[in-house]
Amino acid sequence: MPQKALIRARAAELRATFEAAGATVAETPLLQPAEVLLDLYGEDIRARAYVTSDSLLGEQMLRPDFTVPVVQMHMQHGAEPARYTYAGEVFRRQDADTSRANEYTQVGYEVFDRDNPAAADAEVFGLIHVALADVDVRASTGDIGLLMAAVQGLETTDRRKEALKRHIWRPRRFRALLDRYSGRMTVPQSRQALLDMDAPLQTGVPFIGLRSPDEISERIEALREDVNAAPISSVQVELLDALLDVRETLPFALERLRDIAVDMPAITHAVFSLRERIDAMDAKGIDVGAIEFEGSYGRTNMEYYDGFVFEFHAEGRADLPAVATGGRYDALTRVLGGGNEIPAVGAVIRPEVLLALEGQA
Ligand SMILES: N[C@@H](Cc1c[nH]c[nH+]1)C(=O)O
Repeated sequence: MPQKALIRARAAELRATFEAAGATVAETPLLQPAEVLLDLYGEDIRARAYVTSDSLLGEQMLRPDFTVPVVQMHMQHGAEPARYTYAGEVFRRQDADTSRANEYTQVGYEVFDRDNPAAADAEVFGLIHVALADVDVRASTGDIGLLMAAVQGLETTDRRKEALKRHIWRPRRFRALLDRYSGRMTVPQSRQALLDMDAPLQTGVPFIGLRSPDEISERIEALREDVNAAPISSVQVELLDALLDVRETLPFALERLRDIAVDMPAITHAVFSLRERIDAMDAKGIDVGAIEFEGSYGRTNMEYYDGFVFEFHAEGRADLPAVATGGRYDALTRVLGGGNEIPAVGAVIRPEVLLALEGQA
């Protein structure tokens, strides 16, 4: 990896191009309140954040990214519309692979604008595309909003839909739930035995866990309701699978998704948004025919994404992480906005990865 001074200089250049595009420089403290913010990132980052305690301020963490603190700052006192840029280090533990950096620089661009979300998506994607024009990279794109809409449209109980939505980020768990809810896999024996008991709480065993008897009864009731719920039909599971399997360039993906939407009307709005995004990208001169769309893309990223998601990576360089990643996070602004919300989208470039691709590492 290139030296720090080089990374810093490249970061400053990139940030200057984002400023030239109309963004104001944002600064966020390195230490962030973990109790308020950590859950917003989801399971992966929650496990990887460096958390420490402070007797006055409570749990603090080294910022795992800029987006969450920038959203918090904007929702507290930002005027609309707003564009921000930043450059600085983020921190994430690397439990599986010690060769991957646990501390690295990000240069970001974030747009808060309610005017035209498709145009804002294209603006962010286009800026990153231009910044990476001199290196050989490919874009992968996806849409978490489309997946959420598909799950929401399933004919099943709200509880099942909520469970599936929570696990969109964990594809294997999602698949196991779907298999169970569609009757392809039976309820585990131990659970069935519990549900068959007349009075499962009267075992004579003392309560030593954190859950109260009422909470346990409620959970058992929910499980009983679930066992009795009708299975999700195989037609619906096949449609969901067809959506997850889409892997085409943007225009062909749109065609496929339009076909799927005929039988799955719940995704119609999301497909329409995708079309608007493709049109906005095309209007910016981006060659949409060369950009891939994957139905399943984005399911391992930050859990605050709820719409467009994308990354740029160098093919054949599995030794390097993605050089840029980003996406839309409208709901996050609602969570941090105390009743307010604003459509928002952004992305980061990792300057040290860019330097490596430019041959300056
Ligand atoms: N904060 C994200 C990147 C991003 C910026 N804006 C939207 N997404 C990350 O660190 O992966």
